Amino acid sequence: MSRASSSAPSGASASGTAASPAIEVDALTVHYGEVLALDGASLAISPGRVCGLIGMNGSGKSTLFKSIMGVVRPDAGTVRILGGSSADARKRGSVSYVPQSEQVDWDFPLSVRDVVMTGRYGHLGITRRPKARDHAAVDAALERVELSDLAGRQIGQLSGGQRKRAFVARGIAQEAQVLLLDEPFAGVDTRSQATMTRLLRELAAQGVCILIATHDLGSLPELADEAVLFNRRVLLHASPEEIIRPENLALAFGIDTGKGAAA
Ligand SMILES: Nc1ncnc2c1ncn2[C@@H]1O[C@H](COP(=O)(O)OP(=O)(O)OP(=O)(O)O)[C@@H](O)[C@H]1O
Repeated sequence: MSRASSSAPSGASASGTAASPAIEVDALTVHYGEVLALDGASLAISPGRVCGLIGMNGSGKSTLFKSIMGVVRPDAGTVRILGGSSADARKRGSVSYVPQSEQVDWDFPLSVRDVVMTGRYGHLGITRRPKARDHAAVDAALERVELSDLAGRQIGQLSGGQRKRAFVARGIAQEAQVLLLDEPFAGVDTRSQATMTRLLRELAAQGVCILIATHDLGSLPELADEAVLFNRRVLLHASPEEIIRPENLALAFGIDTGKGAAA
């Protein structure tokens, strides 16, 4: 266990050897005007690991994701993705972000297939026209998230859980090595959550690094290899079982819930 540490509880890769971090955040500080959203946040996650991000509403989780993506500029601190800058990772298509549902314009006239194809933009040549291999990658990604039947539907006409799966499919089509998911299970039924969890575990087994904000503490051990308690910075980075101990949850939520998995 590492309290306020920037290193994973086990930094070993799937092959058992120590790997350089896929995500490395060092001493990030972010203000929105007077609001201090991140206060020296440091975190490192290795390839092939699923890391749960646990914190109260307003604790800075979305700000952390946006800072990792490079869309929020920090006042201080650094972000490295696969050893390079956020901008490089975005340009190469090696990082993919599944935002909270409220942050997406669902009226946008794009089909599910179009949304998933946006993941291929970094792979298109100078003609910017999708080729057979891009269509094949989109088909395969849609199949993996079980949305092939709904590929032609406008994205806003999907259910909440299906929309989240469409965005995960975009990351798969993109062949992203780092996936950031902001509460993908909010409003999702148990079966869809189980399907998504299985899929994320498969992606991690292929070496993808996944940082996932979730309020579902009961499912954390099944979902994640490691987790962090977060309140503007990392309070505790440990195994999921350690994180959901009541005395540790009290660190992030300010109350002792008395029962680890149901806070
Ligand atoms: N654009 C903004 N302008 C001003 N304040 C902001 C802005 N975005 C977020 N904040 C504030 O920054 C803090 C962190 O917000 P953030 O959205 O990162 O938290 P969060 O942990 O993702 O919350 P939630 O679990 O509710 O999604 C909050 O106090 C929030 O009100």
